[in-house]
Amino acid sequence: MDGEANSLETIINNNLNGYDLEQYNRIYYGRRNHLNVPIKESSKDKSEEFDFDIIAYSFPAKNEQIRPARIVKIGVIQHSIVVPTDQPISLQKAAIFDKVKVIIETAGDEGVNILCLQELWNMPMFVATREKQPWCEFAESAEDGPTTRFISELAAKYSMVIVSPILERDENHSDILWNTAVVISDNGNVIGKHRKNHVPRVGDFNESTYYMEGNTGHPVFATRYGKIAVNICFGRHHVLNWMMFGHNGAEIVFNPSATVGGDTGSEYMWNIEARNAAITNSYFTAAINRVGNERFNSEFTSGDGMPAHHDFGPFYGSSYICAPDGVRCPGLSRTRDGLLIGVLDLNLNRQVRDRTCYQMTQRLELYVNSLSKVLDIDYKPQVVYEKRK
Ligand SMILES: NC(=O)NCCC(=O)O
Repeated sequence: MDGEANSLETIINNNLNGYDLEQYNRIYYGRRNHLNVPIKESSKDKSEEFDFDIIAYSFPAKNEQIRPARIVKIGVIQHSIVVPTDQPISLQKAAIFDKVKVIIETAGDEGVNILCLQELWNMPMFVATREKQPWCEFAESAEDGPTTRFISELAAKYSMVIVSPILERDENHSDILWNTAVVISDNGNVIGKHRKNHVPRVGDFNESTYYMEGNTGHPVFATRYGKIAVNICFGRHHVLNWMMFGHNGAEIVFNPSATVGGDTGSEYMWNIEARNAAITNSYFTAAINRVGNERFNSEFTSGDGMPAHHDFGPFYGSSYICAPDGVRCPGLSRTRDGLLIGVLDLNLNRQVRDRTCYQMTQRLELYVNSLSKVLDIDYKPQVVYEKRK
C-alpha cells in the first residue's frame, strides 16, 4: 500500500540480487557499485540512540596532472516535526532544534564541510492552512534571529558551512515575509541569503498566501569549501532557475524541499528533476525533502474537489545527491529522519564539461533571441501547418 515502503531501494533490494541487482544499479543509478564510505562507530551509535539513518557515498573524479583533487564532504538532513502543531510555537521550535542539533553534531563529527537543511526546517508546513495566526510568528530575521544564532554557533564549532532555509521576516522592509535560505560560513558568519524564486500554487501548497517570489536573483556563495547555490523546492520544476545558478559558477546546488506523495503528489518526478539539473548544468545537486505527516487543527481544502482535511503529507523524504555525470546515490528513507553524506571531488564538474560539451553546445544566443520574441505581447507561436490542396 502507498505510504508504507521505506524507500525505493528497499523495494529493489528485497526483490533483486546478484547480476540483476548489479545491472539495475548500473542502468538506474549510473554505476554498479554505490561506493559506500565508512561511518564512524560513534556516529552509528548516535543514529541508533536518536533514531535516524546515516549513510555516506563517494563521488570520485579522475586524477589530473595539473589540478589536485578538490574533495569536499557535503551533508543533507531530512526530518519530521516533533510535537503537535497546536503546541506553543516556542515549544515546537525548541523540539525541532533539539532533534536536529544531534544530527548536525553527527555531521560535524563526520567531518562534513557543507551541510544543508530542508526547506522551512524549523517549523511545520502550515502553508496548507492559509491561516495567518499563529503561523506567521514562526518568521524570524535571517541575519540575527534565534535560528540563525543557533545554526551559527554549530557552524563555527564544526567549521562547517550550513544552509538554513527558514521563513524570513524582513524588518527593514515593512515586516514582510520571505521563504529564505540563509548561508552561514564555517566561522559562523552569515555569508548571505537567497529567497525562493518560484512559489507554488498547487494542491495544499498555498504558499503564495504568505510570501511573494524572491528578489535575490541567483546568487552563488563562495564558501571556504566551494561555490554553492540554493534552489528552493518548487524552483526545481524550472530549468532556467537551475541554469542561472550554473552561469553564476555554482559547483553544488542544494534543493531544500517540502513536497508530498500520494496520487497527485510529486514523488514520481523527484528522482528526475535534481538529477536532470546536475546533468544539464554539469554540477553536483542535492535534493532534500522532509518526512512525516503534519496535522493541523483547522480543516483546509485545496481547490481540487477533494474533501476538506486536517493532514498535510505524506512528505516522502528520499533525499539524494547527484553528480554532474548524472550518477546518483540511493535515496534516504521515505519515512525516517536521516543524514546523507557525499564525498565529492569537485574536479568532476570540469571533467564532465570537457567530455560532454553540454555548456559549449548550449546555444544561449538562439534562446535569448527566441525568448525575447516570446515576451512580445503580439507573439505568434512558431507553428507550421500543412498546406492542404
Ligand atoms: N514547498 C514547495 O514548494 N512545494 C511544492 C510542491 C512541489 O511541487 O514539490
